[in-house]
Parts: sequence; structure tokens; C-alpha cells
Amino acid sequence: MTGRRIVVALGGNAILTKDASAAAQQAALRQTAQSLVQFVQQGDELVISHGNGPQVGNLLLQQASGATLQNPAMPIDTAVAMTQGSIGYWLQNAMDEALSELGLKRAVATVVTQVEVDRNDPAFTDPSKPIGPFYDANEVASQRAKHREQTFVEDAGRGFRRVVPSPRPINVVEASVIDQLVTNQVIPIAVGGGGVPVVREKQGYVGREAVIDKDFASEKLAELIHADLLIVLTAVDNVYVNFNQPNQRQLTEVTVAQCQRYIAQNQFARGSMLPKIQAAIDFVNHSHGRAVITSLKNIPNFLKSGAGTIITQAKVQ
Ligand SMILES: Nc1ncnc2c1ncn2[C@@H]1O[C@H](COP(=O)(O)OP(=O)(O)O)[C@@H](O)[C@H]1O
Ligand SMILES: NC(=O)OP(=O)(O)O
Repeated sequence: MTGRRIVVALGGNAILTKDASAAAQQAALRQTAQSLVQFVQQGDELVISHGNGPQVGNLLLQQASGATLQNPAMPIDTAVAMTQGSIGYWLQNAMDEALSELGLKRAVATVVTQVEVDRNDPAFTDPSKPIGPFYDANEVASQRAKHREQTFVEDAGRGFRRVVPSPRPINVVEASVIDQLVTNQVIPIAVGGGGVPVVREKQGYVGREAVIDKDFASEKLAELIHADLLIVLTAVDNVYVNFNQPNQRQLTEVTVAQCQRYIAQNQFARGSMLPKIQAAIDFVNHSHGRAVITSLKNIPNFLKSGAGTIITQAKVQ
């Protein structure tokens, strides 16, 4: 099937592996763009979103280390906007190069996107979104002593990380602009880093210190622009039940009802696979479309034979 409207959410490994330099992230995005252009090649409309957890955390550390009274550190909402700009700039150029190599003429444009959240979202008092680098026990003790207002948690045996509030998106402020761009054959890069978290005040939108989950923000955008497909790209080709156990089983096609049963059995890790599954369920429940969870390297197989984990309302015949 071609000519679909697709929102693709890029996971961390599409941008940053080990080396956090600009050059290394640009190189990773050049690889990523080689995969993404396959959708354009087959005639699909594409909207790209991406994460920013490592980047926004690193930026906040840089901001704090150089801050003075005259040159203060920026708040988290502004840092999210800054990472939308930097990652968008890298990805625009990477896409441009990959499209040119195939002789495809498409403009690519990054939209600094604001995502509305509920000012009373309980997530504001329960920080849960990991950002920035991992710390060992000594490093985290020193961070805790220096930044008493910040929260750090142990992350799945991999070390400690700072966590910040992560409210759920309720609206994408620029959804109609993004819709117009994609309708006019432009490839928008939007809701990067989950979007800049804002609340509606009398005078307009005002930022809040939080980092929204990019899978939830991508879902909300996909719903609002009437996408046919939400594709969540991560490090695994498929979702599994009994993940990483001898009896693990690959999920190929799965219904919303089956996903909900697996969630009740705690099959999906909180903070990694669970939000992707929840975003997929929300999209399928609130649209005419389907959701797919797979890896960048599996895109050719997905395009050829539908390989990946496909989430539907009912079984595809
Ligand atoms: N049931 C599961 N099936 C597949 N992967 C799972 C499952 N539970 C946890 N995971 C892990 O979740 C990871 C995806 O989450 P994460 O790395 O946070 O995403 P992102 O690519 O957006 O950074 C997978 O690479 C895998 O290691
Ligand atoms: N904002 C966000 O969800 O970023 P990561 O995917 O990098 O955690």
C-alpha cells in the first residue's frame, strides 16, 4: 500500500549511540535518513518526530555549568525548544542529502512545536522521565548534593539518571500548520522531544518545566492530522512477550484487546516499551489507522511484507 500519511517517531538509537558530539549525531542521522526516504520513494506522506532525552539533559548540564547572573541558565521548556532546533537542523540536512541522492524533490522543514498539557497533571509532582547522562553511585551522590531540587533514580540496572516531570499531551498547538505542510508535499519534522510543554493562560501559551514522552506526543499529532499509520522506530524489530526470557515470543500482528491483556500481565517495561504500546493503543482507538513498532533497519522488510509488530483494532484479514 502506498500514498499513506505516516507519522514516524524516531527512538534514541536513531540519533545518539555513544558519542554525544554534534558530528557523531549528524552521522547517525545521515544513516537514519537513508532508511526514512524509503517511505517517500514509495509515495507516502511523511511527518518525522524524534526523542531528545539524552540531548536535553546534556544541554541543561551545559547551561548550568556556565551560568552567571548576567547569563542565566535556560528553563527546561526553552531547552526542549533548543533541542528541537539542533536535532531538526541536523535531520533536515540529512534528509535533504538522502532525498537528493534518489533524485526526489521534497522540502524538509522543522516546526518548533508546542504541546499543550494539563496544568494539574499529577506528573508535575512525580518526576519520571529520564534525561541526560547515566551516573554511577559516587557521581549521583555528588549531583544530589549540588542540585538538591533535582530528582535522580536508578534506571534498569544501567546506573542513575536525572528524572523530570512528563505530563501527557492533550493538544498539539501547531497541528494545523503541520497538516498544511504535509498536504503540500513538505516533510515536517515536528513534536521533537515530545514538543515544548505549554499550558493555556489568558495571554497565550506559557511553558512548563517538563519533558513530554515523544511516543505520546507523536500519537497525539498522528491523531490530529488524520494519519493512516503511526510508526514507532526503536532498537528492536518486534515487540515480545516474555521479553529476554528463554520463552520470549515475537508479536507480529496484535489487537488492542490483546495488548491490554499483555499490559495487565506486565509484559512491557515501564519507561521503555510500555509507553510505545500505550501510544499505539491510543492511536488505534482514536483514528482509522494502525500502529507499527519496529526498528529502522527493518523498514525494508516492513515495506515489503509488513514485518514488525502491527497493532490493530481487529485482526487484519
Ligand atoms: N516486551 C518488550 N518487547 C520488546 N522490547 C522491550 C520489551 N520490554 C522492554 N523492551 C526494551 O524497550 C526498548 C525500547 O525502549 P527505549 O530504548 O526506551 O526506546 P527508544 O528507542 O524510544 O529510546 C527496546 O529496545 C527493548 O530493549
Ligand atoms: N522526549 C523523549 O521522549 O525523548 P527520548 O525518546 O529520547 O526519551
